[in-house]
Amino acid sequence: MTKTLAVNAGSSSLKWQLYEMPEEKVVAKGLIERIGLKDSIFTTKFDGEKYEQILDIVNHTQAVKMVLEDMQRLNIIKEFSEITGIGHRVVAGGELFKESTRLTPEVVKQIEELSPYAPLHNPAEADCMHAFEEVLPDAVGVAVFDTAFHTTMPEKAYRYPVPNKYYDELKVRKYGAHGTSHMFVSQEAAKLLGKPVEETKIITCHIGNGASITAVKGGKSVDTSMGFTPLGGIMMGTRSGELDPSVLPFIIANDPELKDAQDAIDMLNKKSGLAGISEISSDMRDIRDGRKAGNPKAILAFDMYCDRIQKYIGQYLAVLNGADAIVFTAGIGENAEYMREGVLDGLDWFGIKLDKEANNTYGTTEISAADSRVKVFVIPTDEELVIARDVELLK
Ligand SMILES: Nc1ncnc2c1ncn2[C@@H]1O[C@H](COP(=O)(O)OP(=O)(O)O)[C@@H](O)[C@H]1O
Ligand SMILES: CC(=O)OP(=O)(O)O
Ligand SMILES: [Mg+2]
Repeated sequence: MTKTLAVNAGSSSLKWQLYEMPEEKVVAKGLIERIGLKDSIFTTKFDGEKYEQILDIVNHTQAVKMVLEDMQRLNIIKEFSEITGIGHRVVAGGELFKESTRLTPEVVKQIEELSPYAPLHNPAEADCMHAFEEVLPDAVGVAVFDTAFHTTMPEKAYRYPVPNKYYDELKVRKYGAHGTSHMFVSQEAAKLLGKPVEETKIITCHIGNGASITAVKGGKSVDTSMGFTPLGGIMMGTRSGELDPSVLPFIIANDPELKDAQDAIDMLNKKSGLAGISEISSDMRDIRDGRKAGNPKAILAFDMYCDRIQKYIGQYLAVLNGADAIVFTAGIGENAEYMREGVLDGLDWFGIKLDKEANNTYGTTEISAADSRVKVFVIPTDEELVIARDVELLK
């Protein structure tokens, strides 16, 4: 039996799922969190059991080696040759990659060269490709790009109003991210609406540690909140989202801890968002506890977070001239019902009404009231399945 592995490397995490294809049967899956920090959490699920270890994992290369060792140790596979295809999530494909692509040394090099477009993601993803190539040289590697789904955006949406030379010579524009997720949940939402996706207008909210919102018209992305890199758009766990660019030279000039633009961008990527405002954590569960305890910084962080999501939904209701549905997905979107309530409260003028009881359940659910003009769904995302399907197509 041959198997396909889907690898989703984030800045500090690695998620994987091993499938039997084309049956789409999940054989095993795992998650490694806090890569590069102390006490990384290494979890594997196989055969109804969950295995968890806490140890220090310094980088993605080590994480990949440990995943492969674990697969043999737990008898998930007998020989590495059973894995015949490996799909890698890649955040930035720039204007170079408009669809999933088979890996060659040249393609991997191009993905590394695209690192300025996703500095927290592309380097880690390329490290994973090298690590798998070393142990499984015969498996077909495929890159599946977050940006691919957004290549349908019209030019008026993806261009920045700056002199043309920056686009013409440097390709400075909006690329977006989380495309496989926005595509997957918009297609699932169309099924729930009982309409062909070509006839739908859907706003998809992927709210995880990184977060983005997309306006999907007829199954195609027409605008999205993330920008040139995944720092753009809404407030996130550790990222600021958009702000007036004049803030940058001002804080560099006045904060002795920031010596240059790179330092300032690192601060906006890693020390801002929920973490920066709450001064507690980037994790929504800690913000929830802080709010309950009456911590004013946690309350402000939460209110700002919901405010930014709400404003993008407002923008995209305008871009789409109304919507059939709004979808919440990813770690926070799927699990934090209080966030969904915070966002949807006050949108009743648009005909958006929440069913508070339905909002308290998990899994795929319609959470809007029966008389809501716009339906609201929670739909668990499955980026790994989209990746495995693309490997199957290109193998
Ligand atoms: N039960 C939960 N309640 C609230 N938030 C949660 C829950 N589980 C996970 N999260 C949030 O989801 C985030 C991770 O989401 P995920 O989509 O996996 O992000 P990423 O792919 O960026 O790592 C965590 O940082 C945490 O804030
Ligand atoms: C692009 C991005 O932010 O990805 P993630 O949410 O997986 O960190
Ligand atoms: Mg993610």
